[in-house]
Order: sequence, then C-alpha cells, then structure tokens
Amino acid sequence: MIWKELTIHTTEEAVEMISNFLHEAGAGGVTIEEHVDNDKPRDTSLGQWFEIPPNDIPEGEAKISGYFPEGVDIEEVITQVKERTAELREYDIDPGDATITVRDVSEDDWANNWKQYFKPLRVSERLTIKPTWEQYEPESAEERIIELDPGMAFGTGTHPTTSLCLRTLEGIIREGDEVIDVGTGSGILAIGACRLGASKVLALDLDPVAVSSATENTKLNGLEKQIQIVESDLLSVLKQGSKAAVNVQLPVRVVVANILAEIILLFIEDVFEALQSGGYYIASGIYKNKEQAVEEALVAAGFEIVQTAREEDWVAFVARKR
Ligand SMILES: C[S@@+](CC[C@H](N)C(=O)[O-])C[C@H]1O[C@@H](n2cnc3c(N)ncnc32)[C@H](O)[C@@H]1O
Repeated sequence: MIWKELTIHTTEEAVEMISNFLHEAGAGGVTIEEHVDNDKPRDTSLGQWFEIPPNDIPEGEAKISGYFPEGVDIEEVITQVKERTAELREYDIDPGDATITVRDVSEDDWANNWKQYFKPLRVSERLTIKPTWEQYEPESAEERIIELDPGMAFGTGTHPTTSLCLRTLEGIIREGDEVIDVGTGSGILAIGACRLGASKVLALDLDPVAVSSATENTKLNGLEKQIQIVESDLLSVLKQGSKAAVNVQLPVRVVVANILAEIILLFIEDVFEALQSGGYYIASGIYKNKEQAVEEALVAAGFEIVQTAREEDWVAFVARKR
C-alpha cells in the first residue's frame, strides 16, 4: 500500500504537540527523528547503548513524519497542521520554521524499518524494556522485563522523558502501591510501575490509539488484572459521578504524568487532590525552558520538590504532597 508521508521540520520542544496534531488529523502512524550525537559520552553502567544512525538534524531540532492512507485529503491536512502549529506560539512553544514536505512511500518503508533500531534496553537498575520481536534473557533475578510493542503510540522508553519517569518510579514505588498514570501512551509507565511492585494502576489517555496500544501491551505483560486503561482527558474520569468506575482507591500514593509542561500546568490541583498526603507526583515531559514555571506552580500548589532529574534538555520533578 502507498501512503502519503507528511514531514514537518520543527523543534524538539514542539515534538509532542505536533505529533498529536498529526494523529488527530488521521495519521496511521507518526515517526520522530531528533538530533543524534553519538560522540556524547554515555552512562553505560546499566548496559549497552544501541546507537542509532547519525542524521543531519541540528541540535534542538526535529523531523516529524505522519503517514496518511490513500483517500485522505492531504491538502486539508496540511492546512490544519499549519494552523495548529502556528497557534503553538501563543503557548510560548517555538515550532521553528515548521516547513512541510509531502512524498509517497510504500508501507514497508516506515512500518517496520524503525524496528531494527529498537533493541532491549536496560533503562534503570531493575527495568529492561524488551521489544516483543527480540529475544532477551534477564541477567539476574532482580531484573524486571517490560514487554513492549509500542505500535503507533508514544512510549518506547528511549525518549528521555520516558526513561526519566521509569528511573524515578524505581526510587518511589513500594510493594502494593496504587498508581495513576496520566497520558499512558503505550502503557510503558503503568507496566513499569507494576513490575516495580505496584498492585494497581489506573492508566489514562485522551487518544484512542494510545488506549488500544496500552491495552495490547498490558495483555502482552499479563497485567490485565492490575492495570485499568481508560480514555480520559487528564483526571476528568475521577470527577464526580465516575469515581466508582476506577480500579484504584483514592487518594493514591503515586501519580506519574509524562505530558508537556503546558499540560502539567493545567491540572496540578487535580493531582494534589488525587494524592495522599506524603504521596508523590512524578511530573515529566518538561522542556528545560519551562522548568522554573512548573517548579513554581508545584510549590504554590503545596508540593515539596524532592528530586529534579535531568536528561538531555528534559526535566522531571519528583514532588511530595506536604
Ligand atoms: C509524551 S506521551 C507519554 C507516553 C508514555 N506515558 C511515556 O512515558 O512514554 C504523552 C501522552 O499523553 C497523552 N495526552 C495528551 N494530552 C492528554 C490529555 N489531555 N489527557 C490525557 N492524555 C493526554 C498523549 O496522547 C500521549 O499518549
């Protein structure tokens, strides 16, 4: 089958928003290419890094491609994506020059090629992400495996915003914890939380593609009894009327959200309310230029920042409800 590949040249900062625009415009898949720096020293204490091939994308920039099936009005998609991208400046997100190109590609060119670069990855001391199509044996009894086929949803574990969450979760989760994962994507953090000892996770996402991907991955890991996946705009499922339908008992001890800073700022009070006192909020997806704004908002809402984790240009906060 031939697909239309729409590529937008933008900034790392705008990647998540523009990927969402492409999904919402009907893309059957979205790929993201960011600057690759293979000369940079890597922390190899947790195992081997699988290098991805160098590209010509300058630091701080990114190329996002959406794949549209035949029959989609690509001119209409371009107009929509251009308008929504231009609006990002109102939210203080710089999308760069945001030039768009379109070409025809065959399905094999994009649907499977990326798989060769997604290898088992020891992402923290105890967690390893294993693509379903790879063979891998844990090196010790302590090592826990997250089986994953990310499909079209965000969350392979290789993005700094995801690995920051998995690493910080490892320090926070205690046996039997109940957790809420906001913006679950492929379900990777919900699965990771269970592997670290959580007894129940409520995994929420606004995007039906993410909901079905998280459902598949939950099954792959045999965690259907522990993870409940619900289509929800942020924590709206917890609002009056639908509380009874969720698997976790409120307030919970841990909330994790790997969502953009702009979105994190919208629902800090709701997270505060959903947490026990002394409970933890892991907030990730924060580009470095929004670090201060998010920190101030967390503190103003009554959180104490107990850890600030950084990887590349991304920041994650571990905040404790006072
Ligand atoms: C950066 S991805 C994170 C995926 C995964 N949790 C991870 O850490 O790799 C952000 C996710 O948030 C979801 N999202 C964005 N806005 C949302 C909203 N208002 N309510 C719920 N989910 C949302 C997106 O659909 C996407 O799956």
